Amino acid sequence: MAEDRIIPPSELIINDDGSVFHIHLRPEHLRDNILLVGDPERVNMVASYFDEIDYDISSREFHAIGGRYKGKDIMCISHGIGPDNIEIVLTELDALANIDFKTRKVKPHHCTLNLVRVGTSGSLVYDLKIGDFVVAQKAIGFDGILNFYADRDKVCDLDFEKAFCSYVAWDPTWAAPYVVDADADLVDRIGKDDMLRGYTIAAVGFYAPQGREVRLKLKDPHLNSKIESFRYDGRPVTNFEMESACLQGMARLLGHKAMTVCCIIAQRVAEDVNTDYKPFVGNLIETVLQRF
Ligand SMILES: O=P(O)(O)O[C@H]1O[C@H](CO)[C@@H](O)[C@H]1O
Ligand SMILES: O=c1cc[nH]c(=O)[nH]1
Repeated sequence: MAEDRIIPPSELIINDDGSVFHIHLRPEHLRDNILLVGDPERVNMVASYFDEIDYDISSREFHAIGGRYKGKDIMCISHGIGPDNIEIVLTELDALANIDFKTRKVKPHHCTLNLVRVGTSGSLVYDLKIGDFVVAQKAIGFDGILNFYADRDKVCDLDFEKAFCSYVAWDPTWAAPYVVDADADLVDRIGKDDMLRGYTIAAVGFYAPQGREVRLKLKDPHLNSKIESFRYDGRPVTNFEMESACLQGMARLLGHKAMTVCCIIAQRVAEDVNTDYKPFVGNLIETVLQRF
């Protein structure tokens, strides 16, 4: 994109108070180190570990708190449920970092953000139990969002996509899956040697798109068992959540570093769940903050 392009007000919407449209933050609210969580209430849990708080802003499902953790500037923002929300959050955080709101032009010097999503997830393998943590080393997006962006092929693992679609006999009426790696440096830093590196599916819904039947039947009732027996480089798909692929894909396209780490709250193979999962998520948040 030409650096001298003036981005029209209808394409990047800036509110009267100088904040960006949905997340309602102004450029001075941005921090380079950003924790992302689905649940707006989880932002309070993250901020309970902060030593100082600079701001607390809420708009729709987007709740942001900025402050300091052990002397380090940091912010946490919620994105709600679903990959479509992550596309909004990433685009608007990047705009705060890399677009001059007065001239509406891309700034000459790129600012790189470190983005770590801490989420909850359903396990697809027996030995990944409730309470375990798994890093989305590769995120498999079932939502199709990245396919709308030029250059999506440059940031995706095309070989994995081909092998996966062929193995599970992907239905052509579904959006084409895209597969994006997490940032390797962030994964080393946050995952150290005690968090499992997995292949995570970012589903486009919670029920049928993750193989759940409540009252409605699945179009392909065998999809989950095919996913469970699929191997890439000898490794299985480990878990379901909903935002890792769009996060990692948008971050790569925009020149940021991103990863997702999830706490398992549902065991899909053993058909088990823990609704009292918040203490486990609290442990994960504290670990991530210490390593950020
Ligand atoms: O716990 P969070 O971060 O919301 O993550 C997971 O939980 C939600 C579904 O219950 C989806 O957003 C999924 O990605
Ligand atoms: O099974 C699960 C649990 C949490 N989040 C998901 O998306 N799926």
